[in-house]
Amino acid sequence: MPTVQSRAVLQMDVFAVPGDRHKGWYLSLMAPNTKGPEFAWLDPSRLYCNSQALADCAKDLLSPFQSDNIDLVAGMDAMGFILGASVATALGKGFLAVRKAGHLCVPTQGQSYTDYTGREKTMEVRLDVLRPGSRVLLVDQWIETGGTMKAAIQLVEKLGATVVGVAAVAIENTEGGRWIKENYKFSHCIPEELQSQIDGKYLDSFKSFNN
Ligand SMILES: O=P(O)(O)OC[C@H]1O[C@H](OP(=O)(O)OP(=O)(O)O)[C@H](O)[C@@H]1O
Ligand SMILES: Nc1ncnc2[nH]cnc12
Repeated sequence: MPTVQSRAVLQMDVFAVPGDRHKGWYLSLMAPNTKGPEFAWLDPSRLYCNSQALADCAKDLLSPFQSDNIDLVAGMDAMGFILGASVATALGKGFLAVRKAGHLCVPTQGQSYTDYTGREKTMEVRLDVLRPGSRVLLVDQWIETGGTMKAAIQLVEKLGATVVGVAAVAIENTEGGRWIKENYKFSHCIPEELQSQIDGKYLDSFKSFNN
């Protein structure tokens, strides 16, 4: 087993910024799942600790939407709040929190859904922000089965607002992920050559965490 010191040398320094910042360079800052299959399999939250990585990630997610009219960015509870708020700030727009049920203390619209855990959950959004004609960009950390994002889309549309597009660090090639890509404008941070690693839930860059 490597010592703590040698592991630190092998892993990409969480604060390092390479000279060549090609699309998705920051994905190698992501950490692998070491807790077993009942936890999210890949962890983008480590890349948010690097300010350049977070800024580039938000910029990459916004790039296909440059000429779109967007009123508001909405992000999903919980990790979608971090990325969604960063995207909203980069765009100069406000941020709407789409919350897991039971947290909002104001009138809400709810939508039940099933996610990658197989459990039924409910997502809620406050009623006093979106209105017919509002143009919303939906942001989440990750799309696996697509259940969470589809629920958010349904919430926005039930309130008469328009989903301009959907953005996430990764969109897996599941049935739900493909449904989103076929029906909505979307963006993600995964270069084409890494998509199969994402679908296989293992990035080659994780090897530097294991040695
Ligand atoms: O496509 P799906 O199968 O619906 O999965 C995607 C969702 O799962 C994760 O959230 P999770 O509910 O685990 O909570 P977290 O954001 O607090 O990590 C992720 O951030 C998405 O919101
Ligand atoms: N495979 C995955 N990796 C990271 N976050 C996730 N959220 C849902 N599925 C995930």
